[in-house]
Amino acid sequence: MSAERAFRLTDSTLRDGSHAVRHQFTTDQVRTVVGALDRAGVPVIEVTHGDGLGGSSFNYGFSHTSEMELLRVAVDTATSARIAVLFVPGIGVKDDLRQAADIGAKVARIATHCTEADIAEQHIALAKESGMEAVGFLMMSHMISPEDLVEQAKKMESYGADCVYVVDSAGAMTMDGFKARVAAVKSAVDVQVGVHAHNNLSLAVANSLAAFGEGADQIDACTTGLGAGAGNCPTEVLVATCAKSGIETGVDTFAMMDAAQDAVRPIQPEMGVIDRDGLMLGYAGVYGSFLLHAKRASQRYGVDTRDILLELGRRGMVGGQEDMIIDVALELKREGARVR
Ligand SMILES: CC[C@H](O)CC(=O)C(=O)O
Ligand SMILES: [Mn+2]
Repeated sequence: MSAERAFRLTDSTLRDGSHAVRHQFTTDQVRTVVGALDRAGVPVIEVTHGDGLGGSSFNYGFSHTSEMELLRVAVDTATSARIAVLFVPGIGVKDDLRQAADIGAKVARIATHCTEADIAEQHIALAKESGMEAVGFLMMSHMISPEDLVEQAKKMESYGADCVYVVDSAGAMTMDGFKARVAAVKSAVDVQVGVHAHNNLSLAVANSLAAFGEGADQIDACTTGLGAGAGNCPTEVLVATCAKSGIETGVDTFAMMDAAQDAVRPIQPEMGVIDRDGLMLGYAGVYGSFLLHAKRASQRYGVDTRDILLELGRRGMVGGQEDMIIDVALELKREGARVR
């Protein structure tokens, strides 16, 4: 692995971590976390509802505080970090992106299911027109082959994306699968390539470093791993591991450890453990943000969360199909599935 190259780190605690706290982040928490990450030297910090701009809804869960207000606090607090937003076409609308740009967001990450890059065209263009850096974010990348992913990445590049991400939303990829996708995309596009890993199989740090070895230019992480499912690649662990390997992140290892311990641990609902349900996400290849919805359906209908997740994986359910979780739980109950 080259010690000469560097990558750009994006910390997504205040976006992916929003799933883990049921979208209840407050302005004080955002001020504290952005302040700590900015002091540590994290170059990009993402702040949005877990499901992106406009996510606050009955389907995805209502935010405690409007994301535009959280964004304003983040922009005001950061002294050098660029603030990023996530945007899923269909969940957010164009005005959300414009408003985020007006507030001062500098990076727009346009996320689609890995086979749907074409719905990102107008939003990537709008992000660029609004003066933001545009990132294409291909979710659930484990569901298609490296060759098919390349086709989707090339589309995002052709729309003007500055970087295209391989996203392991389900934390389902082992190192070979992750490396194969990153290597294929890297050799096919001229723009940067990024990765976003979830830790359901305990491989998020290893996969991220393996992706760096294949040429990844940008890597996502969440402080303490706070994120959907069993969490994301933990920023402080990634930074410390990179320091030991001679990989430049520009982030101060001690200050990053402090950010994790003092700013994020106190707001973490439970330790980021890979319990049986979190592990099942990775095993069955299920979207990380389905976990809390599936747990709720399990309690409500008395069906084992793992059976719900396994069935969601078998049916290939993707983000936006949250309402199907209840249908699946009810069907399993009727069929007399295992009761917890
Ligand atoms: C659109 C929500 C989702 O959580 C995005 C993401 O982080 C992922 O797919 O992993
Ligand atoms: Mn994620």
